Amino acid sequence: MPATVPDLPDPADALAKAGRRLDARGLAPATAGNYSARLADGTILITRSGAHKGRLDAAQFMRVATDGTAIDAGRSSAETLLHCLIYAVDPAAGAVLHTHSVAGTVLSRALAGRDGIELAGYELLKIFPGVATHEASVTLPLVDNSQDMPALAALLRPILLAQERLVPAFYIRGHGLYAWGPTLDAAEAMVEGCEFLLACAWEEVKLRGGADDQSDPI
Ligand SMILES: CSCCC(=O)C(=O)COP(=O)(O)O
Ligand SMILES: [Zn+2]
Repeated sequence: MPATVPDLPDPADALAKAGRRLDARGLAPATAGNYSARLADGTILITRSGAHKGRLDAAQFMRVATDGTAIDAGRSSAETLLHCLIYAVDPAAGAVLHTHSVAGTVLSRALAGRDGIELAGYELLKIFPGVATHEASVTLPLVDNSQDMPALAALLRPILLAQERLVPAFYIRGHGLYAWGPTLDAAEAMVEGCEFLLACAWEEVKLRGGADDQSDPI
């Protein structure tokens, strides 16, 4: 059995339960999404590729090293290197969740050519570290999708490191959200909050008649 993180007596079980909750919220269609936790020995417990994230059990997790190399037999998530990147750039990250929502996917495609999703004026902005008021603006980094994970990770690394205060979430256009936190509960709260904000932003874009007309933050 893998080593355990202090807040997760059984990390696979806790991640599987989170998967069921995310699936119930429509954030894990088909086999979309992947989840991981940093274990006490520094290795990463992550979902295997192709598993349905609403029906996970312990057999659908495996350990990888910090560079994504498999420790256990089998094929880890196709997006393992993005999890490795997050743990590398944020030493406080304890769990990473990746979701696919309709609103986020469509919004990110509507924002063609933009490198961020700016969210402003929402009470829920207070989910982000250091934000204490709705009178704030937080930009989620937004990058184009790619099937080349080393290239995608290399693209994201300097973007994440350049942030004055690290925003624990980013978006891959037409693909999905990555969000993380020091604990699994915190990561789940971040993913829920971001998906809520993305859904609000998409509704506002629709009300205004389309992203191309927007000069204001969404
Ligand atoms: C059918 S979803 C397409 C792949 C994807 O984006 C995803 O999140 C799941 O990939 P994994 O290899 O982690 O199952
Ligand atoms: Zn994905």
